[in-house]
Order: sequence, then structure tokens, then C-alpha cells
Amino acid sequence: MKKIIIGENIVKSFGEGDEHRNVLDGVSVEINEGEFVAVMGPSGSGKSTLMFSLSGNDGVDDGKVVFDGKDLSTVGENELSDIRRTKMGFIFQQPTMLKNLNILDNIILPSMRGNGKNTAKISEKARALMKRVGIAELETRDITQVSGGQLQRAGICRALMSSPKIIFGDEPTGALNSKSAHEIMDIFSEINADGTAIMLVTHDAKVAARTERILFMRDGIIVSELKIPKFDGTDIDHRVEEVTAKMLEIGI
Ligand SMILES: Nc1ncnc2c1ncn2[C@@H]1O[C@H](COP(=O)(O)OP(=O)(O)OP(=O)(O)O)[C@@H](O)[C@H]1O
Repeated sequence: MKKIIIGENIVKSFGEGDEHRNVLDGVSVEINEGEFVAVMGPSGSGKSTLMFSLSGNDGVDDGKVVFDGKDLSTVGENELSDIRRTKMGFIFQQPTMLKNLNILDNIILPSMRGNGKNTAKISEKARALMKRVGIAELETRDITQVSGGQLQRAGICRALMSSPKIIFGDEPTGALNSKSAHEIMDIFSEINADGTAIMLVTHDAKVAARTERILFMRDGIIVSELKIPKFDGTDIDHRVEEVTAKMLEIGI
């Protein structure tokens, strides 16, 4: 299976003097192309830092990250930003969108860079994605005129505009009610079924149970992992039980 990400012995530290500590303390992790992975662990265990390191957002202090065959420490700033813009998609708990632009314009904005002449094509792609995630009718709405779930769907469209190889999601359902969270996870499952790898940081066993591999972190290392079959829409209760049992077993 081809790897989209290989992280080897990643060390990342913050702070000076007595405050200095390794937030990632030698993490090795591989993500396959098209894989759906969750990262769980207590607050402060290093989940987001791992995601930021694997996505080249943060440099690492030691070890290396190979993304799609490229050692990220060897690429220049422009190439790194191109890789991040074209091959990775990012979704956060609260999508950061501009208040003075409508939903459609917020979705297409990052894709317009260097592509000014293709506005029609870009808008067409955005509209197709909006239709797919159920927000086709919201394109002219202001971002303050939609629900949290709808805004997150717009965030997903924005992340999918470049047809990325992987989506990184940091608590993407964390601010949503359970119905919206469930619907967003259905969208992630569909995106993953199309071949896009997904890596989600989550505290929610129900979210993790929809993935196929869960990495458990504590104190800057991966202490355990759980593999389950790809979700086929059935047996969710049993999957959640498996995740929670593992969490109990390792004390997370
Ligand atoms: N830029 C930074 N400067 C200093 N310390 C940082 C920085 N980023 C993260 N940390 C520290 O690193 C540790 C791990 O943070 P991280 O956000 O990766 O944890 P997390 O597991 O994602 O937590 P949570 O579940 O609360 O989001 C925390 O103690 C945090 O305070």
C-alpha cells in the first residue's frame, strides 16, 4: 500500500529553559493513501501538534516527514506552500471565513490564487461540491446567515476544491450538535470512499468509530492503535464499544 505520509521519529518541542519540553517525543506514523485515520488522546497529548507537523504547517525539531514521496524538510517555502495548497485540505472546528464574502466566494477564494482566468470553472466546481454536501441553495448567503453545520459543510467544500490527497481535520465536529456531527461524518465517509485519505483529531469515540484506524496519544507519543474495518454504514454501536473499550484499556 502506497504511503501518503511517513513520519519518522518526530520530535517537536516548545518553551525555553525549565519550560522546555517535547510535545512530540519521537513519534513515528505512516498513513496509507486513501486511509481514514483518527487521532485520540487527552488534552495536551500532542494530537494537533502531530497534525501540524505531518502537514508541514510546523517544522519539526528532529526526525522527518515524507509527504507523497517528498521529505518536507528539503523543500523550499514556495514548494511547501504549493504542496499544502494543492495536495492537502484543512478543516477546523470553526471554519475561518471572511465576513464580507458570501459562502460561494469564501469557498473559492483560496483556489483563485494564480487562477484568475478560471473563475467560471472554479465556481462550477464549488457549486458541484456545494450540491454534493447539501448547501447548493446557500451560495449567496452571508456566513452569519447559516448554521454551524452548514458552515462546516462550506469548510469541507473549500478543503475539497483542490481535490487534495488528504484532508486533515482538527475536531471538525467539535462545535456541532450530534445530528450535524453525524451528517458531517457521512460526508467524510463519502469523501474517503472516493479515495481521499482523511486524518481527524477527535475526542469523540463516535467520530473515531467511523474511521478505520485510531491512533491513541499520550504525553507526546502514540501509545496504542486500533484497527477496524472500513465503515460500511452498519454496526456503529459495536464499533463505538470497541473504541471506548480500547480507551478504557489504555486509560485515555
Ligand atoms: N505554539 C506553542 N507554543 C507553546 N506550547 C505549545 C504550542 N502549541 C502547543 N503547545 C503545547 O503543546 C502541548 C500539546 O498541544 P496540542 O494542541 O498538540 O495538544 P492536543 O492533544 O491537540 O490537545 P487538545 O485536545 O486540548 O486540543 C500542550 O501542552 C500545548 O500547550
